[in-house]
Amino acid sequence: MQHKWLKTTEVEVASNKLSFYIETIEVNQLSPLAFFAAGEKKYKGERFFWQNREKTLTIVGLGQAIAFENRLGHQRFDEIEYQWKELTKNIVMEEQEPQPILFGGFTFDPENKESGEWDGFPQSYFTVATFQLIKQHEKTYVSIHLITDQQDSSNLFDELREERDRLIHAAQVKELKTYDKPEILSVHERNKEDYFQAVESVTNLIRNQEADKVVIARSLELEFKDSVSSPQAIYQIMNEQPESFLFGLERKNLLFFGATPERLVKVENQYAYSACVAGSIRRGTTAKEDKWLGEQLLSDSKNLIEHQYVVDMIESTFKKLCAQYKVPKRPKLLKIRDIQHLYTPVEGKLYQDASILQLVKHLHPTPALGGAPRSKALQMIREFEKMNRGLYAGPIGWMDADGNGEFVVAIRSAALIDNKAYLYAGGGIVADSNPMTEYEETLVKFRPMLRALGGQFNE
Ligand SMILES: C=C(O[C@H]1C=CC=C(C(=O)O)[C@@H]1O)C(=O)O
Ligand SMILES: [Mg+2]
Repeated sequence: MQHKWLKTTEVEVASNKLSFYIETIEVNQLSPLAFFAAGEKKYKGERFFWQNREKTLTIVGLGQAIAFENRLGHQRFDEIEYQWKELTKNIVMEEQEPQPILFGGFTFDPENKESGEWDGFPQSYFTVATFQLIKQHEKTYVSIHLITDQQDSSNLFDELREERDRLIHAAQVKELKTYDKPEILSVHERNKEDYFQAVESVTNLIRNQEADKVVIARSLELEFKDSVSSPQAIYQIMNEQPESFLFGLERKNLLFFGATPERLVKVENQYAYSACVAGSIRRGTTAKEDKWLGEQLLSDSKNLIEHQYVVDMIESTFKKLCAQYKVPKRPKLLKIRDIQHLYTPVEGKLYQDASILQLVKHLHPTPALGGAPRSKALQMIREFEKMNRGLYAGPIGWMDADGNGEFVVAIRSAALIDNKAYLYAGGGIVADSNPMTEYEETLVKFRPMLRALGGQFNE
């Protein structure tokens, strides 16, 4: 039996009167990736994929009921929040009913003007899907969202119902489909010399007390024999990076995807959870070596300093926005497949009017991605990093109409365009940094995405 909810809500967006129709059904076991893949022909360029680290929540979107894009610099967070509130303010949901989700991301730095693979990409890009799948606590729901100014849209809605059934059927047929790894023709380290130069210049400026910490990143360009499809790319990270948050966001012919260990902020019923993740060392090849490396990291002053700037900044943000908050005194280790990090979780109870996007606005970029002090670090990144990060190191995630949601920091990520992929990785530069060690740290950070896309470094 299919459990069903159906509702219509009148809304007003930018002084247009619209109706927001929602129909949700519960479906038996359905693979979220197969549902994503079922949209390959019709919705390519308008899909998203999300899975939290605990694997208790997966969200897939196909098609766009509405899209919010803007290029408003620092105002971009408030604008998205305003548009989302306007769209959802009249919606009343039942307790068990899955909510419409706003999914998307903010680019790392709206002031970056370098051209490349991110040309034409807006500074904020969010959508509500026409077909939304939510898998939570072993139950799967598929919703149709239609937002329209047409008075009589019953025909249109009937067509969407047929389309939903077609998508579900196609996903059931493809349930167990597997995908090969792509075949790589070439791996090119872009602007390698510029990267070494940037690390050196920034280290000197930090030693001259022009800043405390600056994160410098670089990128790899991969060329494949054939075009790589989005389901193929997401399939590989799902198989290989189970301990991370997984995300994929399409816009036109670009898929931005990745497997990040780093939560920026999660909000659940007025409680906020963030994480300081900075300071890195590789995994050992034996349990003994791995433990030894972890202990080295926990007592290494360069990495502890790198980490502490992040803790101080996240703590000061929680102090502003929370009635109470907790920060452990010492970092722990966060171990993922290729790398271990210093990790300090932070949590707090938000003041009534503090929303998830306000937290994102204040937290981004933390010194794990930008540096300290923030504006000095951003200036240096603009001056020395010869690339455009696009969504890399930016906040990506979802929110619902109640203000609950989760944003991660989009690292360990890549932009995929047809038969090319651009992988990104960086690291925190402090006074004690050494260019070769930082370079090697980026090699470790590239490894998960490189492996997922069929490549490896010969080390
Ligand atoms: C900037 C990245 O990682 C950040 C997150 C964890 C550890 C980091 C580090 O040790 O440098 C970075 O701050 C990246 O993976 O591209
Ligand atoms: Mg580091």
